[in-house]
Amino acid sequence: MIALRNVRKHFSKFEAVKSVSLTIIEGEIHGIIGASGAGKSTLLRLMNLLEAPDEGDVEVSGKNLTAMSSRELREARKSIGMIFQHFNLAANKTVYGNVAAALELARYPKKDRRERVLECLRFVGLEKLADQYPARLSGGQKQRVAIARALANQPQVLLCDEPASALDPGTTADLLKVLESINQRFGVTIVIVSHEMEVIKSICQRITIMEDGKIYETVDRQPDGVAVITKSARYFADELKKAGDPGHA
Ligand SMILES: Nc1ncnc2c1ncn2[C@@H]1O[C@H](COP(=O)(O)OP(=O)(O)OP(=O)(O)O)[C@@H](O)[C@H]1O
Repeated sequence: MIALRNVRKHFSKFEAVKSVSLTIIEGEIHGIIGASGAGKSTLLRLMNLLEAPDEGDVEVSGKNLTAMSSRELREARKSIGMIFQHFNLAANKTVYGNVAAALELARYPKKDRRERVLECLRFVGLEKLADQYPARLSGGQKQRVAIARALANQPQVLLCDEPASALDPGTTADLLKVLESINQRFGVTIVIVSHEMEVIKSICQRITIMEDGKIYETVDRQPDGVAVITKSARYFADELKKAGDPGHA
């Protein structure tokens, strides 16, 4: 599905990714974990050529992205969606407008755009907020808009760069369930970069561990599943009262 072959990336004299080869299997949820600065985000951004490698090849669905003209690359990128830690929504566009912009950019047939936007917003449960601007949304809602936008062109691959890092645990669990259902219902291959072990363990079937710009190991495992996190006031109150009650020495 995605094959990185001996890819390297420098920033000035600093080598952020050091001759890495990695295959992402079609239909899997693949995690990339490692310490800050290990090169995770750079490796992810090499997969859709947001970062061009200094050396090596990037192949997605049998097509060598590194050998493409910018027109061909634009076309190939339609099959690769991406979401980011800080959502990267256009502040001057409504929820509807943000998703529609992705279709416009990909020259999706005009007459079908409205239905497609609404279909994507329905999938992430935000149809009712179509006319809102991002500033009025919570972090979890913003990330759902970003997902709807990334799904609009029916990608085969979804790249997720720290998608949950700006979210609370309950909202993170909701987001992970959405990603899981995108994988199961539409067969979309997902690559998710995170420094949070819980995120990676919950939904990833294979995990690549990075250190110092290199792959340390790739591990296969049965995902733990997404933990149910209750957000009720009762839960918070009960948890707080459990430990260290000062009234009962
Ligand atoms: N555009 C850039 N210009 C200069 N240096 C960069 C650039 N992007 C990344 N780097 C450097 O490359 C190294 C790897 O960065 P990268 O963001 O890939 O790491 P990471 O593992 O994702 O870390 P984090 O979890 O902190 O985001 C870091 O030292 C970073 O400072």
